[in-house]
Parts: sequence; C-alpha cells; structure tokens
Amino acid sequence: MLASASPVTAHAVLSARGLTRRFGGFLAVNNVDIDVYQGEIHALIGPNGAGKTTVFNLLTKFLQPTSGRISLMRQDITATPADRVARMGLVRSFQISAVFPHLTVLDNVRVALQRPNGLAHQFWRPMSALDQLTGKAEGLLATVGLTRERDALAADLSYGRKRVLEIATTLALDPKVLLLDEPLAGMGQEDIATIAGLIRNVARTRAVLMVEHNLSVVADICDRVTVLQRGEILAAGDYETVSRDPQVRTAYMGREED
Ligand SMILES: Nc1ncnc2c1ncn2[C@@H]1O[C@H](COP(=O)(O)OP(=O)(O)OP(=O)(O)O)[C@@H](O)[C@H]1O
Repeated sequence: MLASASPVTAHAVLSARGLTRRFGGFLAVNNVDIDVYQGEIHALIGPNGAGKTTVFNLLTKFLQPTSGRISLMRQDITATPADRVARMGLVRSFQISAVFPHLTVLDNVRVALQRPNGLAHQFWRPMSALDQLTGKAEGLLATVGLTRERDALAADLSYGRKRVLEIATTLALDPKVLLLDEPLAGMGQEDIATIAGLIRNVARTRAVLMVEHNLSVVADICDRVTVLQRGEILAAGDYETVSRDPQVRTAYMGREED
C-alpha cells in the first residue's frame, strides 16, 4: 500500500503528488511529485522507458492514475476528463497540432483560433467566416516569427517551420500550461536555436513542461529539471544541481558525457 499523498503546493500552476500508474503488475510511474510554475520551463528527462510519456498522459488525463492527485490552478483535476482539462488551459502540443497541409499558414492559425470560441463543432463553416480572426492570427504569426510565410501552404514549409506553425496553433488555444513532447526532435542546429528561443518566449507568460532529450537545450532554457528513472524521481532541481548528482550521472547524463 502506498503512503498517502502529501498536500499539493498552492502556488504551482500544475502540481502532482504521489502520482502512480500501474499497467497490470508493472509499476510504470511510482509516487511522482512535480510542480510546474508560471513563467518557468520545467524539463522532464530520463532514459528510455523511464515513464516520461506516461507522466504526460497522466497529467493531461489521457490516462487515469492508479493513485495520487493532480491539481491545475489550485483545482483538483484528478478525476476531470481530458477535454475539460484542455479547456481549463492544460494543453499538450499534439492535441491540436494537426497542421492542415493544404491550408495556408494563416488559415491554419485561424482554424485553430476558432476552437476556444466554441465554434469547433461548426468546423465546416466557409473560410470567409473566419475573417474576424485574421488580426489575431496575424498577431500570433508575428509572435512566433512566421509573418513572412503567412500565405505559404503548410505543406511547403520546412520541417522546422512546420514545428513553429504547430506552436502557433497550440498558442491559439491560449494555454496556461503547455506540455511539449520532445519539441526539438529531428531538428537541425538552426531550427533548435529558433524553437528553443520561442519556447523561452512563450514561457514568460505561461508554465511549460517539456520532455526533451537534448540536454544542452535543457541546460540552456529550463529553470527546473526532474529526472525519472524506472518510473521514480531520481533527482529534481535546477540543471546545475541535477547534473552534478552522482546517481543522475551514472543513470543518465554520465552516459552522455562518457
Ligand atoms: N499502455 C501500456 N501498457 C503496458 N506498459 C506500458 C504502457 N505504456 C507504457 N508502458 C511501459 O511503461 C514504461 C514507461 O514508458 P514511457 O513510454 O512512459 O517511458 P518514456 O520515458 O516516455 O520512454 P521514451 O523516452 O522511450 O519515450 C515502459 O516500460 C513502457 O513499456
């Protein structure tokens, strides 16, 4: 029997206490505590199979925890369905990152913008009905640096620019907490620098939790790091502290630096 969960920290935007998930007899996530703060980027790192994706699935309510509690902006969301949690402002990038290849960059953002307006069920309205969203969409494109590609078809963007467009469509939902699953995967150095800067910018007014394998980017842009191993927290703190932890070096980072 697990110990009962400790109290959820009041001022974190997203908190979990004693988060635990079993798959049959296998303990994939074991007693994980995590706090994600406004204005900060929190990295969740760890070797393959450590439980990072399962933690994301638990926090976004794609999976129900076996035990433990989750709170979003001081509200207990442990039993709240995924769609409601998303409407409350906890947004995972892929949830709405379906970029429509045959729409322009601007139209992709306008389509994303209609969702929080409660028009999602009227998805097949003519594009002209989206005109009222043009100004806001252009503002978002400016925020992410996509103004020049405004009228390009999404299909014609490079991989890196498509990921930037995904971030723009995610921001259209005005998330309070943004969960990014390996946002830099498969990118070249130049795109990494652009996206890392963009994430840093986005986090100024939001809380960001990201799973990321690129440790130099984690070191550069993340305020806090939680290291998972075999479903448990191995270490947590700022990158400096965590990267000096002998257990972490042996289990994970040591491998990178050998
Ligand atoms: N639905 C499931 N049923 C059974 N086992 C699962 C399920 N989902 C995940 N697991 C197991 O839980 C463990 C943690 O998996 P998870 O995908 O969360 O790890 P991860 O840290 O995201 O790994 P990676 O970096 O490789 O994506 C793994 O051993 C995985 O096989």
